Amino acid sequence: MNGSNGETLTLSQVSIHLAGRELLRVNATIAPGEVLTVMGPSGSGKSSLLAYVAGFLDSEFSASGDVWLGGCNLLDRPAEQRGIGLLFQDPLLFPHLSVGGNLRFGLPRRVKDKRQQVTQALGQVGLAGFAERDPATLSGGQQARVALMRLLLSGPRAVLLDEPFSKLDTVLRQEMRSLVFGRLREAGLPALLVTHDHADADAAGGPVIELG
Ligand SMILES: Nc1ncnc2c1ncn2[C@@H]1O[C@H](COP(=O)(O)OP(=O)(O)OP(=O)(O)O)[C@@H](O)[C@H]1O
Repeated sequence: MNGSNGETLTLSQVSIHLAGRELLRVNATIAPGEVLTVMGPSGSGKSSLLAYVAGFLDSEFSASGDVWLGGCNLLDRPAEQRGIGLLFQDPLLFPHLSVGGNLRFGLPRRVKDKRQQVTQALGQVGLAGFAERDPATLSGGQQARVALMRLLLSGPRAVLLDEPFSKLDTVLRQEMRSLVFGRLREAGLPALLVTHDHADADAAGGPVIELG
């Protein structure tokens, strides 16, 4: 994917209510390759905002406002048709699949040479030769890199990141920040990052919204 082909993610008057109270209101435009960081105290609604954009906000909440990606209003589509890639604090690799199987899982059906794509992706993050490994035998940092490549191979149109570095130690955290944000920029993907860590926001380099 090429950065110049990326799409803009727009949150227009997004408002989320819980138990009759407005949790948050957000207006934002995220350019291709840009990361918007959302910060705020626990309970201010950061994860709920991501759930609304991704399409799995719990029915306890009521929400309004539009979410545009390119020319489409994502709210018209079910979660699985929104083209949103997710990265959480846990890599959430499938334990019953090898590392290569996890990467192949992310590849769209139309991709013909899956083996080559997987080999190439692993090589790009220093994991050449890891395709047959059981994910449980990988370090936390290695698992995080597999999760990132699975996300990118799935060809998302936009990416949501929820505390993606919080379980990594300081050195790995810095490495993963530059890897993740560098890759998103290269791919021209707009991204929403939820974090408590100002260093994440600095590394992301984009605008910051403070909730609550
Ligand atoms: N499924 C749910 N049903 C009812 N209330 C919920 C549900 N999920 C979250 N909440 C409540 O909604 C509010 C916002 O939660 P949310 O997880 O979005 O906050 P957050 O800013 O991401 O918090 P944290 O930083 O602790 O992860 C909180 O008061 C939380 O208790």
